[in-house]
Amino acid sequence: MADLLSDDEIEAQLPDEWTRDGDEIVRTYEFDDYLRGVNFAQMVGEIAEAQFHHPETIIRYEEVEIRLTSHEEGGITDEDIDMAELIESERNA
Ligand SMILES: C[C@H](O)[C@H](O)[C@H]1CNC2=NC(N)=NC(=O)C2=N1
Repeated sequence: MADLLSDDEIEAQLPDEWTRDGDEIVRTYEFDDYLRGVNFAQMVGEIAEAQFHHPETIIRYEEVEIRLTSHEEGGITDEDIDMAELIESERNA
């Protein structure tokens, strides 16, 4: 099990464009059309399965919201930061 990060660690490690919302880190991605968002959500799911660390993924019209927390630890850990970084790298690929 990963250790919970402190408030300072979270602020320091949060990737650009991500925000903290309580025990979650959050980012909303915007797309030119609905199906590009759906395809992005599929890619996020594949990363989540590979990492065995799963976000809450909300698909809306032309945007997808990703919410990450470590359920077993009850807060934000390195696994959440790592997932956010992996998603960012895929989004910018
Ligand atoms: C049993 C437990 O759900 C699994 O070990 C994994 C699955 N994916 C997970 N995803 C997230 N975000 N947090 C977890 O604690 C977690 N645990």
